[in-house]
Amino acid sequence: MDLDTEAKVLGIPTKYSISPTTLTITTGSKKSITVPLHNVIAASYHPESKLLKIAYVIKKKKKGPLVLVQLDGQVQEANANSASNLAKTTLEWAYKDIKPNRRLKILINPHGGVGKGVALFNKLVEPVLRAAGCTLDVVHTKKTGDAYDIAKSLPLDKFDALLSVSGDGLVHEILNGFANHEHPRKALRMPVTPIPTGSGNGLSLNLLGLEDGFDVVAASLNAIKGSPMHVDVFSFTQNGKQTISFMSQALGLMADLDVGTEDLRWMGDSRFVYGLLRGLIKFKPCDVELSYKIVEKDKRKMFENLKLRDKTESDARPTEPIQDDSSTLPELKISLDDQEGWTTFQEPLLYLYAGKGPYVGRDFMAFPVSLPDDGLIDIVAQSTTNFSRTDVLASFGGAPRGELYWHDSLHYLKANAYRIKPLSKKGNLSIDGELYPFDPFQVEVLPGLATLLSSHGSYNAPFSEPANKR
Ligand SMILES: Nc1ncnc2c1ncn2[C@@H]1O[C@H](COP(=O)(O)OP(=O)(O)OP(=O)(O)O)[C@@H](O)[C@H]1O
Repeated sequence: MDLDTEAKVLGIPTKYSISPTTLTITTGSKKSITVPLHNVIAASYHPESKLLKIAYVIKKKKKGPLVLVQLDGQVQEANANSASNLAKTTLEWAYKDIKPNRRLKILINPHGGVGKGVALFNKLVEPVLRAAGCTLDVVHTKKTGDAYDIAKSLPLDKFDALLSVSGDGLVHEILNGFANHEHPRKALRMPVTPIPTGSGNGLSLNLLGLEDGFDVVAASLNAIKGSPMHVDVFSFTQNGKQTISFMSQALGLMADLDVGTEDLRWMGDSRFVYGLLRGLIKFKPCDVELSYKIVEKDKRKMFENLKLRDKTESDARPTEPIQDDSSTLPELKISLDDQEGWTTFQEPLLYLYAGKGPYVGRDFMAFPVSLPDDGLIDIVAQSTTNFSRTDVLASFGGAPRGELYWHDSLHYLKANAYRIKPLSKKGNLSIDGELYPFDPFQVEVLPGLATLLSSHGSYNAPFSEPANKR
């Protein structure tokens, strides 16, 4: 069934037509614009004023950011019924299986990234959320720990999602706040979604893809229309304390990139590349003992698994939250003194990177075969054996596409758990981009515990094999 109507926008006769997946608008003699219904965020007909109001987000340039368009059309009496029907049906189809008018808790870190969080929110994000009829409860964080405290005591029934306007650091705090909530499991079912205004926006890249990962309007659309996606997180235990890590743990060169470049924040994203070059000049091996409970290390198998997943995309997977009202976090399965089934990595390491979500930055797809909910952690152990500085530099050319994966000196494996014992006193350890003590630790996967919003049902990070590996 298709539906049509007509109205005058700024005095110009405009035709509207919808199909179950698109809205087509033709203004005067201009070329028609076709908008996917996923991008339509509001549609209403107001009989008193005879206004047909439609709001959507669209790219004005092919590779440009999404922009908000709000069309108010004056409807003639003769078209009142068709306009009313069109508005009603558009809204129904545009929000199929999605609750409209979400109630959003929004945390903004005014100092995230280059300090534009508040301005970007006011100018680009808020108008889109308001146009979609969302209710907003906005808090500006004043210091580290605020987001943790707010998440820890969040009244869960009052909100449909929590938006983190900053980088990955704020999400880390929020998830840890939830983990320490009075009802941690229920709290971790609250969908969290990033609005990328930090300097490290890995999570946003993973959810929205490389093209839209830094687009705050695309992120706002995801906040309005994304479906809850359950993701594994990690329990990180160090010095008797348990922390939730949702993205990555880095040691050696990769940690130096994350935490050794804070002074270069003004450079935005490029500070990672600069840090990489600085780290390469030092080429310092990372003096730790790494052991893991391995599940898979065959790169081809892991690659094929990913492709299989791409084929059986979202529809086949449940979107309903797992019902579990236990008031505590799941118990850890692997004790700190467990000795069975561990393998120790034998080669000298340049860096260790472990985590979930393909992109750790725009320039680096560190975990190309990562899946949101396979119950496993991806571990990258870059050996210095048969690997030189020039190799690193050359291989980083393909880093945005995950090409390092295929390099023989890069050991890539999936595990349920791993542990690290530092063998020297000094070194950097970064957990989700934040500095932690360089002390022994153990990591275990907590399957499907946290919830994000996604319109793809998985990560949006295409990974293919280079021609010479096919
Ligand atoms: N008002 C504030 N002033 C200073 N720091 C804050 C404030 N609010 C939050 N923070 C802290 O700032 C840190 C960095 O946040 P986040 O990672 O989101 O942004 P970022 O710019 O990407 O940072 P990074 O460069 O560390 O990745 C977080 O640890 C957060 O707790």
